[in-house]
Parts: sequence; C-alpha cells; structure tokens
Amino acid sequence: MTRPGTFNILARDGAARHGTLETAHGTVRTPVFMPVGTQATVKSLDPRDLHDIRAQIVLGNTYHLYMRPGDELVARLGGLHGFAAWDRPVLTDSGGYQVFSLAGLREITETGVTFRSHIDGSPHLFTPEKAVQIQQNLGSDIMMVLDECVAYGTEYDYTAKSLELTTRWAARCRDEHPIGQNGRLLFGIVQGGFYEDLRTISAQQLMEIPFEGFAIGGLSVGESPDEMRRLLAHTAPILPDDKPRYLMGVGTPMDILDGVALGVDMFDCVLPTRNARNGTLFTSFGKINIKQARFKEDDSPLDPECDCYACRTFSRAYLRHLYMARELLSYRLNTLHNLRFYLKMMEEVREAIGQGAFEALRARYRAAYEQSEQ
Ligand SMILES: CO[C@@H]1O[C@H](CNc2nc3cc4c(=O)[nH]c(N)nc4cc3[nH]2)[C@@H](O)[C@H]1O
Ligand SMILES: [Zn+2]
Repeated sequence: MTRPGTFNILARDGAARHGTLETAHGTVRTPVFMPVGTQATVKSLDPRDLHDIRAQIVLGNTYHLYMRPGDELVARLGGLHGFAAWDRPVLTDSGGYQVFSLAGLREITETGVTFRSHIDGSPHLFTPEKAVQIQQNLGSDIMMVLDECVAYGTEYDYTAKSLELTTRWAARCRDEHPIGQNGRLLFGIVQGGFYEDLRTISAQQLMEIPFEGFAIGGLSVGESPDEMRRLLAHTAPILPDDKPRYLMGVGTPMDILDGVALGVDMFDCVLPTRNARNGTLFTSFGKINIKQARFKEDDSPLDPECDCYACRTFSRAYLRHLYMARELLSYRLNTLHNLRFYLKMMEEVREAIGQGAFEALRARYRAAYEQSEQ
C-alpha cells in the first residue's frame, strides 16, 4: 500500500488539479466532496447507500462524538470504522468550529478552550492534545488541528492575536500526533479572518510545521460569496502546491467549482444533506423545491441526467407526496439524490480536469445555477 499522506497530482487545468490522496483506508481521488456525517451517520443513509452513490470519504465530528456517545466508547467498539461499519476513509473536524458555534459559555486560554456542553450544560476543556486524542480514538484517517475560527467581522487586532494562538495550538497537535504515526494524517487550518495580510502570516507560520495537508478555515461563516472568493483567491495559492488544500464548510455547487478553479482539492458542506430535509433538490437544470404544486402530478423522474436510485425509480409526484406527508422515506430519497448530485459533479470535475475541459464544465453548471440563487 502506498504510504498514507502521499498526494499525487495526475492532471492540471489552470489552477485546478486532479490527484490522489492515500489514506490508511484507501485512496481518495480529488477534487473530492465529503458528505457530512456529524454523529457517525450521514443522516438517513446507511453505508450501502453511501457505497451506491460512490462516496469516497465522509466527515465525522470530534465535538459531537466526544459529547455523545463518547470517543473512548467509540474506540472500544472499533473506532468509527467498526462502530459505524464504514470501511473507507473518515475525516474528522477538531471541534474548533463547533465549540465556537454550538457550545455555550466558552473561554479561550493558552491551554485550550473551556465550554459547556450543548446537551447538558456540563463544563469541558478541549486542549490541542485532547482534540487530537479524541480523533485518534475515533480512528480518523485525516485529523484536523484545534483552532479558533473567529466570527465574521472580527476586528484586526483580535484576529491577528487569534491566528498566533491557532499556530501554537497547531504545533502542539503535531507534537501529539507525530507525522506518519499509524498512517493517520493531520492537517493544519489557516485562519486570519478576512484580512489578506493575516491570512499570509497564518499560512506561512503553519507551513513551518510538517502537515500532510492544509485546510482553509474561517470562511463560510456568513460572509458574501464574493468575500469568500476574495480570501480564497488570496490564500489557496500560498499553500504548498504538492499538498492537498481543503476548504472547510463549502459549499454550493458553484462555490465548489470556483474553489476547484482556485486550486482547492477537498470540500465538505451540510448543504446537500440539510437541504434534502427541507425539500430543496439540486438538479442538472438548477435548484428546485419538490413541494411546489407543479410537481403534484408530474410522472417524470426528478432529474433525467441523474443516475441515483430516487431518479431511476420514482416520479417527482411520488417524491412530492412523500415530502408533503413528512414520510421518512422523503429524507432518505432526497438525501440520496442531493449527495449523488454533488458526488457526480465531482466525478465530472475530475474527468474534465484530465481532459483540459474544466472551464467548459464550470460554465455549464453556471448556466444552470446562475439564475437560482445557487
Ligand atoms: C454554510 O453552511 C453553514 O456553515 C457551516 C459551514 N461553514 C464552515 N466554516 C467552517 C470553518 C471552520 C474552521 O475555521 N475551523 C474548523 N476546525 N472547522 C470549520 C468548519 C467550518 N464550517 C455549516 O456547518 C453550516 O452551518
Ligand atoms: Zn437523482
């Protein structure tokens, strides 16, 4: 087996790259979209479904799984792979973002972040070391450092101090999990808010530490699409060309295609799974909402271009009926479809980069998604 962490770039089309990232649970072809499975499950789908829609790697979350059922319990029951019967790679977020966005009553010190559980209000402390130990217990193939994701609009001085702390925490995470240890990878996370000079400083400091990949954090936190692209265009090219670049929490189909065009290799977002549960579906002709009356007697497949089980088997009328009746099957079929839409788009992206046809593909999706607010 090729050494985990090996990243080979197979083709380029402008700044877009098509490559492979080796992990302890197999090879990930990039650019890749990672379905979000926060609590050790991609909501309403089982591992067979994920195989059917050709998911390569899924996301778990340190904060949630530490809180419930507990990372040590998961470790005793085989790590996420044994516990959730998922035999492919897992990436876990460190909890940095969740603690700042979910938990209550936080305090940040050099030691780490103290916070209260969003479940029962009990007090907890995440140190960088603890965040790594939890991810080791989860059996994560790609771990993230503990970082501070500063809120959108945070002023310059606080952002500058915060990124220095994130760098010191990142070094402590690397010490806790030395490079190459049992084939598990550790990514640094670039911060610096919406200040280009601070982004440069954060990236340069993190690149002093040997990480197998680099994430761009602190984006998709409420800023406009243009602001996100501005900071991304500035930050992505600074990162090492020979390491994977991961844009956390992004995004819409066009956000992802624009990210690929700027040299990003990995993406995750709750959008396809969250939108599925409110009836918003991504199709080759743009976004629709299945609850619209126009689908009431529509016997055609949701998306004729889609190869998923929902589109092969059922009509729009049936999908609308399930949604209006709040049937559980509605969540499952809508989620299957939305994730397959994202994963199929990434298959087309990888193919197009290999053929020097990425810009034509991006233009095709833009034509379908320009008018619908993505
Ligand atoms: C657009 O959807 C909303 O926005 C979130 C996605 N946006 C996002 N930005 C992130 C930034 C960070 C970061 O800086 N550090 C770490 N460790 N993890 C992160 C995770 C992130 N996710 C969805 O959860 C949803 O609520
Ligand atoms: Zn479909």
